[in-house]
Order: sequence, then structure tokens, then C-alpha cells
Amino acid sequence: MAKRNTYQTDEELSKSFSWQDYKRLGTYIKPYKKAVIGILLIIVIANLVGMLGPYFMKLTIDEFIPNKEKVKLLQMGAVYLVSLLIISWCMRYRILKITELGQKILKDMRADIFTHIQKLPFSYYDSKPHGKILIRVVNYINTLSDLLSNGLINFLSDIINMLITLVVMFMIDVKLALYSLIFLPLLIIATFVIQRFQRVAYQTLSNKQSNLTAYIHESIAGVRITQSFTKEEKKQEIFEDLSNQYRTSWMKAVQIMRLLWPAVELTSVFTICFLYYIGAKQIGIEVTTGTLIAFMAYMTNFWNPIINIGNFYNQLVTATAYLERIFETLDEEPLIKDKENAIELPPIKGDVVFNQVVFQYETEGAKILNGLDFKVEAGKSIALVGPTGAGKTTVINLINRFYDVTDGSVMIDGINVEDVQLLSLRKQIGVMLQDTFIFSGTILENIRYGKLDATRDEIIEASRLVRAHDFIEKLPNGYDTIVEERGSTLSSGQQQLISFARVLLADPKILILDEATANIDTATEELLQIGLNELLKNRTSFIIAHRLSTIKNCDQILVIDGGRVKEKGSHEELLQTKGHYANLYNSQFENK
Ligand SMILES: Nc1ncnc2c1ncn2[C@@H]1O[C@H](COP(=O)(O)OP(=O)(O)OP(=O)(O)O)[C@@H](O)[C@H]1O
Repeated sequence: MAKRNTYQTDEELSKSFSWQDYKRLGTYIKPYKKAVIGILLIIVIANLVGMLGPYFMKLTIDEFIPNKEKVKLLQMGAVYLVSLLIISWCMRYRILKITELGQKILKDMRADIFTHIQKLPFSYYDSKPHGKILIRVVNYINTLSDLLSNGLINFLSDIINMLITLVVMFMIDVKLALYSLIFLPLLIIATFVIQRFQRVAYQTLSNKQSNLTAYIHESIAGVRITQSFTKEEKKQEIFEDLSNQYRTSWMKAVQIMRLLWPAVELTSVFTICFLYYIGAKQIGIEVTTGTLIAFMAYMTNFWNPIINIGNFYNQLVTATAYLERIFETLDEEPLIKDKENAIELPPIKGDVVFNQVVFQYETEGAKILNGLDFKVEAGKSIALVGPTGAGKTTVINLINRFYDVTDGSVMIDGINVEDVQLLSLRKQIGVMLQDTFIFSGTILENIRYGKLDATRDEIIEASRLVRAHDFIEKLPNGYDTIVEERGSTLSSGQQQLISFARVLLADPKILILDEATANIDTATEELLQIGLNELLKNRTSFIIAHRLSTIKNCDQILVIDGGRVKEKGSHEELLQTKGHYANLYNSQFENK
């Protein structure tokens, strides 16, 4: 499992980046081979046509002007004009196709990472702030946009351009061509030296960016608490600190990145000066004026791609810092997954057995459950009671395999939950957590989440049964009223009634209710109790409630403490035992 992380700590990479990862990036480009070849073809055409300009200049200076060949000059002008039109069409086509290609690749990548993170287990989400996951799916992928669209194809185009120019230069004058390469090795060395620092700087930058996003994400989620505790100033302080760290690392990364550009520029200027010097000395002896001027134009043609390649290299090193995070996420093992020979769980009756279950959240962590043993018959209701932190939520998280047991087994209808296909397991279990999740959309859509093909009538019927219909009808647009994400425009009780309807619609054989009635006042509780009774009919249900009045009617009550079952029995039985449950119940009763 990944090491736990917060917004204050930089994430360490689980493995270092290797050139193989670029190959992996290539697999995203592969499906678009045809498009890439088409674009490259256009680039070759544009480059070949582009070679005409300096050559025409050489002809003009060395032949047409001295020999006053007006007709040839005009003919050449016309050809030159056509060549410019071809180049500009190629350029337009190239930009369009490259952008299209880059966006398609990014879309594939984004889809891959999103599909993958949906399969990752709870333990992954426990291990880092959600903002740090978010930034990988959104921002890091976006930073690759330029690399994949312009960078890569421009790089190939520049290589082609450089090679064609080099061939033409050698064809015109071998000596001058060789002189023009003299400073290139120096540049290559400088690039490699700078790259090492640059990569580290960009890794740091991506970390700081990730920390800041995690903090902003957390702050938005907790804004109500911040405002009610009036802790805005403190939050601002932490934000400024993280923001400063981000800015500083950004400046450092950019400063290092900018070192490459002067190195390339200087080498290019030195080479051009050097060639002018050599060329000027040879004019009239071995070199004509036209050749030297054409040569200089080719030189610019030769150096421009090198400058661009330098920039691409910069971009690549920068993107590497993000790419390794993206691949790291993609390589994260979905630990909770179907075994190779997993069977589809047949429609269940709902018998649940915990066999000597041991559970730890972290390998080195404490044993939360330590030999937990119990049985629930199909259709019965069981309440889990125990002090806070005893492991009640943990128990129910094991039933639908949000986590896997460390030892022992959880069986449904005699089948180990680890031997069945996850989808077939979870489809038959309904869960209502303490924090009812309401998605942005209409009430109807929110209830329909339980059964995507449910008709409007089915939804209304379910709502009626759990007593949600009356309040929904009173909303401005009834079932079509739009609610905000997390249901912020609804009361807690209303949110819970909606989630009751949602679960009823899903019609699971096993139902899990974790503190589902915790946020509700006594009047609403009575209403909910009626809804709840409807919900519980003919299902095996696990109920966690701190208010013992809500679980009195359960067939069985388990008191969990110290990772084991401490007491077991019906409400009456446990009261007679005069143990932990009886004490708890009596103290709640006395407090009323
Ligand atoms: N994701 C997690 N990672 C690590 N430890 C966890 C995680 N979730 C819970 N724990 C720990 O496991 C123990 C049991 O937690 P659990 O939520 O199951 O208790 P609970 O009985 O449901 O508590 P409560 O009544 O307060 O809801 C606690 O000590 C808690 O700190």
C-alpha cells in the first residue's frame, strides 16, 4: 500500500522514471499511426519546398542579376510564389491535424486514468488527499497537451528539416557544412548537464503544485467548518505558505529551464559568426557570394530546428515529472479485484458469516478486528453496537469488500466474498452511509441511481414507501427539482429519505445502514422509522446506530469491543444479561 501522505508532505515516487516510459507514451500514439504519417508527409513536402528559397537567392545573385535575365527572374518569382502558397497550406493543415491528434491522445489517456482510479480500493483513497488524485487526472494530463500535440510532431518535423538542410548544405559546400557542425558537441554536453537539474526541479514543482491543490481541495470541502470556527486567517496562512513554496519551486525550475535557451542561442551565433569569417576569407577563391548568402540562409534553417529541438527537450524533461506521476497512478494495483477464477455470485438469500476475521488497515498498523466471529441468517436484522472506534464501520466495509480481510473469511450464502466477482457481489448489497451522498442533478436522477432503468412511477412508489414522497412533492419542481452536489440545498433528514428511496429501488438482499438515522430529530425519526421498516422487510440488514432506540427491534444485537464480539442477543436478552449493552441503554434512557 502507498505510504500515507498529506498536503504538507511531498510524495515520493514509488519507482524512478525510465526510458521505457517514453515507449509507453508511444503506445498512446500508436493507434493514430496513419494520422501521424499523414502529418509527417505534409511536413516533408513543406520542408522540401522550403529549400527552394535560398537556392533561388543564390541563382539570382550569382546568375540572373549579373546576366540580366529578366524573364528567368520573373519565372522564378512565380515559382517562388507558388512554393510559398504550398508552404502556407501545409502549415495550416499541420496545425489543425496536430491539435486534433494531441487532443485525441489526451482524451485516451484521461479516460484510462479515470477508469483506473475508479477501480482503486478504498485503501488508495485513504493513503493520500483527494486533491492529489484530482491534479493527476486534470492538470498533469493537461500539461502533456502541448508536448503531445505540438512538441512531438514539431520535433519530428525539425529533425526532418534539419536533415534535409544538412544534405543540401553538404551538396553546396562540404567544407562549410562541416564547419557549421563544429560547436554542436558542446551544445549536446551542456544540454545533458542542464537536464539533470531540470528534472529534479520539475519533480519538486509537481510536488508543490500537488500539495497546494490538495490543500485547496480540502479547504473547499471543509469550508463550513472553517467559517463556523472562524479559522479563515489560519487557513490563509497555510495557504500562503504552500503557495510560496509553489512559486519558489516554479521560479527555480524556470530559471534552470531557461539556461538551455542561451546555450543554444550562443552556439548558433558563434557558429554563424565563425562561418561568416571562414566564408568571407574564401569569397572569390572557393566560394561565390551567392553560395555564401544561400549557405547562411540554410544555416538559419539548420539552427532553427536545433533551437526548437532544445525547446522540445526542455518540454520533455518538464513533462517527464508529470508523466511519471500519471504512470504511477496507472500502475497502482487495484488490490481489491476479481480473482482469476472468480465466479458470478448467484442471486443471494442473504446469510452472512464472519469466520475468525482479523483486519488491519495498514500492514504495520493495529489489529482493528481480532478474531471476529458471528452469523446472521437471511432476512434478519443485526445491529452493531460498541464504543467509538471499536470497528463497527470496519465490519460492514468487509461485507462488500471495500477492504479485504487480513485473516479469516467473510461468507455470503456459504461463498467466500473474495471468490466472487466484485460487481455481482456489490450489486446485491445496498449501503447507506453516515454521509449520504447526493449528486448534482434532479431528485429523480438521484433516486434513480439505485436502479438506472427505473421508471418515474417506480421511483415515486419507492419514495412513497419510505415516506419521502410528501416532502419531494412540496419542492418547487417536485421530483424534477435540481439539487446541488452533496445535497447542500436539502436538509439532512431529506437527504436521508432520498437515499432510503434510492436503496429501496435497488432492492438489495443485504442492506447496510451506517448511522443512517444519526442526523434526524425525533419527529422525523418516527417518520423515518416507518420508512426504515419498509426498507428492512425481507432483507438481511446490518445497522449501526449510536441511538439505541433505533435498534431495539433488531433480531440480534452484537456488541463489539477490542476487535471481538463482546455480547450477542436480542434487546431483551442483553438487558437481562446486565452487561455493556444494558449499561449503555440505561444511560441513554436516563439521559432522556
Ligand atoms: N481508513 C482507515 N485507515 C486507518 N485506520 C482506520 C481507517 N478507518 C478507521 N480506522 C481506525 O479503525 C478503528 C475502527 O474504526 P471504525 O470506523 O470501524 O469504528 P466505529 O466503531 O465505526 O467508530 P464510530 O462509532 O466512531 O463510527 C479506529 O481506531 C479508526 O481509527
